[in-house]
Amino acid sequence: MTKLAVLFDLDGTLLDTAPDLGAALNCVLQDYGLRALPLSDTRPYASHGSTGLLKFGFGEQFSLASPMQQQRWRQQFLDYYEARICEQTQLFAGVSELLANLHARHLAIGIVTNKPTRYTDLVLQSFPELAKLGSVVCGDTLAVNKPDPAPLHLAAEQLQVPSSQCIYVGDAERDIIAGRNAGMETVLARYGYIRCEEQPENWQADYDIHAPLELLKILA
Ligand SMILES: O=C(O)COP(=O)(O)O
Repeated sequence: MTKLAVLFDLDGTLLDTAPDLGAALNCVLQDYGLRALPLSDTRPYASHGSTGLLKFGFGEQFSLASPMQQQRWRQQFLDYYEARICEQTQLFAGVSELLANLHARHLAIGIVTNKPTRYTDLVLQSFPELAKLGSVVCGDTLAVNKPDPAPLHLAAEQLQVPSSQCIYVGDAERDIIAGRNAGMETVLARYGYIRCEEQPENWQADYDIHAPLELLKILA
């Protein structure tokens, strides 16, 4: 497949952010006298942002809470996350080699994440491998975010590549929906944060990879 640009989701695709996100959730839960959850339980929710994690952590209590209380929990979660944002976060194995290979082929590379700019910037500062990318579109860059295709179109525009010449790699259903709606080929990162009750085989991604370096076979 000949492509000019590769766009990536961030959490669960390039970066394993789940341990720091899970730790922040546990700090909030413990503030309210609840038990900390094992990382293996919180990990599958790590691509779903603060609300997804809090809904999982607080269970029914979250939907029953007032919007003001939900917002308070969200802010507490974000404050804890920011305080220790890259303590345990790592690139998935093979991501450095993958990016070096894509750079060597002169492919344009971008990130399209739903993570807000403030936290994306902080995370990216810790990973020089992610510093040289041509476009970073965050959850609050536009008024809409994934699964809307607009952030993907913006990244393509910034890279000066037609959307149809981009491939989008992500680990969540909304990534695949956004990519398909943007007219891009899509790659599902099966190694990311997918809950066991989800049915990724129904998401209609064009390709599946079980490790980042498998992308090279698709681009070959
Ligand atoms: O923080 C989020 O909302 C999820 O971020 P992602 O789009 O990079 O998976």
